[in-house]
Amino acid sequence: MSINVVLYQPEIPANTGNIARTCAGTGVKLHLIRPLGFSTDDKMLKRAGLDYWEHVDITYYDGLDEFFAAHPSGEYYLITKFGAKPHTTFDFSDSEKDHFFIFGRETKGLPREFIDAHPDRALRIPMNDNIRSLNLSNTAAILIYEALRQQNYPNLH
Ligand SMILES: C[S@@+](CC[C@H](N)C(=O)[O-])C[C@H]1O[C@@H](n2cnc3c(N)ncnc32)[C@H](O)[C@@H]1O
Repeated sequence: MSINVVLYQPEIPANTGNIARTCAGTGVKLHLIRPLGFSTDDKMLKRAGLDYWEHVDITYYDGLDEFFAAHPSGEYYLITKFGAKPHTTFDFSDSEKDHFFIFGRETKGLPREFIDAHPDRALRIPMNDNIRSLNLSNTAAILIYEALRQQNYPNLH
């Protein structure tokens, strides 16, 4: 039914703005879990998302508990470099399901206990050891387009 990006306590407005722009251009829903490291009036956020905010389906939550209470069913994926399996080994092709990709904070990632509680749902985007991690907005774009590719780019041309 939908592809969803969930940002856990995002800190850098330009990253969230970039992700919002990709969501606007693909019909993917965006969920932001507070606290946010910026004001939603932040000019870096607006600049990165530019004129596209009106096209973004965006929902705010006060914590992970509130998010899961609002979405009691769905396919959840924890996007983390600590995931045991690459993102491409997961099947996102069923467009009748709600797929939720949950990304961590720019500085600290997802809470370790959250990852440890769902190891089978944790997925990694392959990279080498030259960097500590990929940029958050790049990882969101990678997951969004992998899911869209598996669903044959619904409503896109
Ligand atoms: C800048 S990274 C956070 C780095 C943090 N020090 C950590 O240990 O996770 C921000 C987010 O981008 C995503 N990310 C970055 N690199 C990733 C990778 N190779 N595989 C999966 N997710 C990644 C994760 O969602 C991560 O929480």
